[in-house]
Amino acid sequence: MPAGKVDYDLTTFFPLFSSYIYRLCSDVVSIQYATKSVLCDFEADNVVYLELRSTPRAVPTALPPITKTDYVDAILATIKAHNGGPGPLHTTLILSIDRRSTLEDALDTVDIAIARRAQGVVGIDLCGDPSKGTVSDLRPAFTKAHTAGLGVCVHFGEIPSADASELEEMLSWQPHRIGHAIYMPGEIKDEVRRRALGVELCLSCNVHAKMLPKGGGLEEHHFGEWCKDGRGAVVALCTDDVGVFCSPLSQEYYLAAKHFKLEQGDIQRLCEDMVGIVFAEEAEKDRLRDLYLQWFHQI
Ligand SMILES: CNc1ncnc2c1ncn2[C@@H]1O[C@H](COP(=O)(O)O)[C@@H](O)[C@H]1O
Repeated sequence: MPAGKVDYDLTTFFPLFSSYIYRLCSDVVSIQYATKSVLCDFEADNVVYLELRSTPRAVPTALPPITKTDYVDAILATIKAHNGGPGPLHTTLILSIDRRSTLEDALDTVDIAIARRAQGVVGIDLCGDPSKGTVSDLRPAFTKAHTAGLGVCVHFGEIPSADASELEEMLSWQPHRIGHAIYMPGEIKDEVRRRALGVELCLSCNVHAKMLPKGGGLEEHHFGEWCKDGRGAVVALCTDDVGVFCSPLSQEYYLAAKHFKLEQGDIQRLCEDMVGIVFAEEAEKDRLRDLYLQWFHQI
């Protein structure tokens, strides 16, 4: 995306996927090309742990036709090849369910996730246009994912809402992490703290897509509120869509440090605390803790 074109709002952002990106990534070669390019970009940015998300999509018009499982396998094969390479980046995959999905489609995605755990699927996510869909229809899919031991995360509180019923519904799925978390009434915030949930925050995305109250800028971002909250919730600084918002993870850290006056110790704590909420085995968490120790000792 050209750097001057990142001024979306939520009405222009979501059609980008359905109108353009999905049409471009419509065969195995292009899915693998896009995946590899994303992995190389994260690696070049010195990222060492990545949970990539994608919405499994059948492409019946492809030659040969692609099933949802083919789509997932194409990404997993690319991840496997990259994980086997010399670099320190370790990647796993979260399968997203679009809010407009039918329950049948959502359950199918959960079944694929369960069947591909050994190949690197670690979780299930709820994504998509927050003004669309009735999330309660999808509850059995998320309950099934949770029961199967998959990580569960949900895009949460992206737009203002007249009441908290949708947020309460999603919290009843017992998610491990919530994403964006912009519009939350006080009692929902307290529950997020009480459960010590992971809160995935995306600075550039929320500012460029004008998602903050009154189209607020970085200074108004709720990262400031959560990062030093210290009442249980664990913040993870994330990128949302690097290609769309033109901001790699290193830039998000830079922006956080600059606008919220983080000292080196704050950044170290941010990284180390985040290890507690990633969907990874203990050995991987130990690797990350060791890497952070090495890095922060060098500085
Ligand atoms: C404001 N941020 C966001 N909020 C909600 N959903 C988002 C999103 N950013 C992206 N997506 C959702 O993630 C999918 C990306 O394409 P794939 O999964 O590879 O297919 C899209 O479905 C998009 O709706």
